[in-house]
Amino acid sequence: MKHLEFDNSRKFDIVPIGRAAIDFNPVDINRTLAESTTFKKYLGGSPANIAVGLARLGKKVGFIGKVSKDRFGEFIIDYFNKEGIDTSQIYKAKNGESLGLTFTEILSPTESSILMYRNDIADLSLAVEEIDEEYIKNVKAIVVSGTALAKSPSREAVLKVLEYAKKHNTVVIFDVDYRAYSWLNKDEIAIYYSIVGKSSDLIIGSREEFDLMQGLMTKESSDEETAKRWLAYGNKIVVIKHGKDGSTAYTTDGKKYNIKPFPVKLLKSFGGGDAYASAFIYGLLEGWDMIDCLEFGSASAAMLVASHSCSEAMPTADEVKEFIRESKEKYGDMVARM
Ligand SMILES: Nc1ncnc2c1ncn2[C@@H]1O[C@H](COP(=O)(O)OP(=O)(O)OP(=O)(O)O)[C@@H](O)[C@H]1O
Ligand SMILES: O=C(O)C[C@@H](O)[C@H](O)C(=O)CO
Repeated sequence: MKHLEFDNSRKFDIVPIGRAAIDFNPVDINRTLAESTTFKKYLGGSPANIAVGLARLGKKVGFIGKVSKDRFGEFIIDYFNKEGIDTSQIYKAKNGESLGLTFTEILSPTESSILMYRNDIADLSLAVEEIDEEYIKNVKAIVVSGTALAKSPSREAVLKVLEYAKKHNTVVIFDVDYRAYSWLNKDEIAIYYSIVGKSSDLIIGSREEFDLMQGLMTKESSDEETAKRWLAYGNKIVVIKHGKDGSTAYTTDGKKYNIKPFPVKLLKSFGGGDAYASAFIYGLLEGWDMIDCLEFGSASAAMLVASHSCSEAMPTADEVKEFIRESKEKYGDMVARM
């Protein structure tokens, strides 16, 4: 059953909007960030990682965002160009704003943290006049990344994209994407997240992110109550992620679909979410059944938490399929299914 309808006549399959950043992941792992001395540079930023993920899966991908006017900004644009991602809607910062830098700490396979340098940041200076209606009209789906709502003018630019998407029946995917660093207070998080969540067609978020989004509506709610709330606002699918405990998709026909993580040799505990989102969205664009979309997302996520990067390691569709085949051969056909 198809839960989302896409206009397959459009030029682009998917266009994330939000930050592109650079990850510096330690090469000398299993020690604190202070002790690490050698780092590997990767493209980063959740929406940018998702763009890379979907491009690697063979989809036609664009990106709306703003980068620094320096070598780091050039790195992002060059990387996207190499991946075949359209960069026509990526703008250069005008007032010396910086590209986001993320320094990660891999204390152990299960203990990781990320330190984000985001002062005077380029991506949050994306302006309303930089949003092109014709571009949104030619996209099957946009991915709104929650952090892009953290500050003006990016906040208003995203809401303008949302208006154009609704006007032109462009599917709205809301990847809630909470990064505490960028927000002033929890009320603003709840206000702006819920504006988008009430207009989207699909919401993907962790339990914590949904709690933040509905913070002004209720003190707490179960996954079922959360899904019912956001489906009632018009979403066709609500996906609630629970890290190593897996994730669940809820759909308007009252059904729920659970998926477990694939067994994998963990290298780091971050980076799974962007691979999950890109592979799950790929399955939806392919018109797959819900459980197959979830399995594909879960498999890609497992591949990324077993990898050093959150972007460079994004797999092709054949690589994900091979990973699933090998996992089923080793652990049985129900390896990730409940
Ligand atoms: N230890 C693990 N082993 C296998 N798969 C995992 C593990 N941890 C996470 N995953 C996979 O990654 C998916 C997303 O992870 P999580 O729920 O932590 O999202 P997230 O917080 O958005 O991730 P990120 O760290 O990228 O921000 C999970 O649903 C699961 O499929
Ligand atoms: O989303 C961020 O800005 C951090 C990313 O750069 C990093 O790749 C990560 O943690 C992805 O989940």
